[in-house]
Amino acid sequence: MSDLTLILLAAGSSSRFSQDVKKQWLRIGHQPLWQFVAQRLEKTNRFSQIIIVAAADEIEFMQQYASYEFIAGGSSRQESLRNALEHVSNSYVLVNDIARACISEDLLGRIIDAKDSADCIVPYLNVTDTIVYEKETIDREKVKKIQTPQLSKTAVLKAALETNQTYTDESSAIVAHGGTRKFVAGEDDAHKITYAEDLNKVPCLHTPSSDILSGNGFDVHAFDDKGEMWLGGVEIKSDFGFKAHSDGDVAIHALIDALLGAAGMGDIGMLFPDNNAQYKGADSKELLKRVVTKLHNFGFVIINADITIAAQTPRLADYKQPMRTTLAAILNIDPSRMNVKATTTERLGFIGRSEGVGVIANANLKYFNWKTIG
Ligand SMILES: Nc1ccn([C@@H]2O[C@H](COP(=O)(O)OP(=O)(O)OP(=O)(O)O)[C@@H](O)[C@H]2O)c(=O)n1
Ligand SMILES: C[C@](O)(CO)[C@H](O)COP(=O)(O)O
Repeated sequence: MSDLTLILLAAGSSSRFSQDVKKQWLRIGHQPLWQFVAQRLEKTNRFSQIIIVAAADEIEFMQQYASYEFIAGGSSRQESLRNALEHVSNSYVLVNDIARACISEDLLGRIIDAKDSADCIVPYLNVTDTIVYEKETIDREKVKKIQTPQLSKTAVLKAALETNQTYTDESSAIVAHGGTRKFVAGEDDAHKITYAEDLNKVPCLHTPSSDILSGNGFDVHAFDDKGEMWLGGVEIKSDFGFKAHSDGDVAIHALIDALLGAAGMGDIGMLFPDNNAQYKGADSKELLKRVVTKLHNFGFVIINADITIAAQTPRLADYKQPMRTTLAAILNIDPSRMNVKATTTERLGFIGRSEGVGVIANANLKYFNWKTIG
């Protein structure tokens, strides 16, 4: 049984990547990048424990993909690592940035083989360009570009990180704490995805699946006598409104469920619980915007959506077009891809008796094709 834990750091915010999608959610086939990297390393059978550090609000969705040990990250790489180290059960730990996706078995093997030769084993690359530090050209033979994965003695790394000082990698913390570091030759393919153009330098990644993911949503709200009604993101002239915890925009709620359904992200209640005071009277357009941002962060692109509003009253003919343009703008799609339909129920049922409104929605998503950037 191996005495080595793998920690994959995937709790970053991808700010320098400058895309709607977070880099850990880029799709390789159907797999998000974090899962692709985890599986690649898991297949080597070198680890008896695998921990993935992720943003706290992404863990629930990640658990739908794979059953690793997920730990909530912190506000910096170092804090994320510290959180994970609390859960390490082995005397050695290999830490890799999820952003270094193409780690070869050869590199991994050479790092692990050297595990008892120092407190931290570190892959590096030589520098071939001239290096100028401030005004001075320095000896490039003395410069190393440090990569991950880095293998450390768990106790040494934990002790080294009990500090307020920030280190950009494990080995710097360990050396500053009096520990030893051994360098092994790194690889160009272990290049870190930091900016979008880095995607051209990671050869092991293949294109996302071109599958279309379809979802549906359904919601009903009863009328009440509050004199304000919002439907499809548009204010409707009416003497009554909807009974609801939020503003009661039943059309947007059904649309949100269709989008979440297509993404496999559960339902609206999981994201915006109706017992949470934060959402009392909430503007559903704002909730929809948050869902769209989440979908984009998770690597989805909205293709189209279609809603059918079943209402005996109010009459909606004049509102369908404003709803279409309002919703399309929030979904960031062309209005031609956001269809809005309205129907009565021929006076049948609770809708026919004008007790409330029901809405069904459909939405289609695809994966963001990151091959088009970089
Ligand atoms: N609070 C943080 C910050 C970073 N990381 C991880 O540390 C690795 C290296 O960080 P970097 O490439 O800088 O990723 P981001 O922090 O996402 O990028 P940026 O700094 O551009 O926002 C990444 O795998 C990232 O997910 C982390 O787990 N927790
Ligand atoms: C750990 C690292 O990948 C080694 O090169 C690098 O320091 C991470 O830097 P980042 O700014 O947190 O991406």
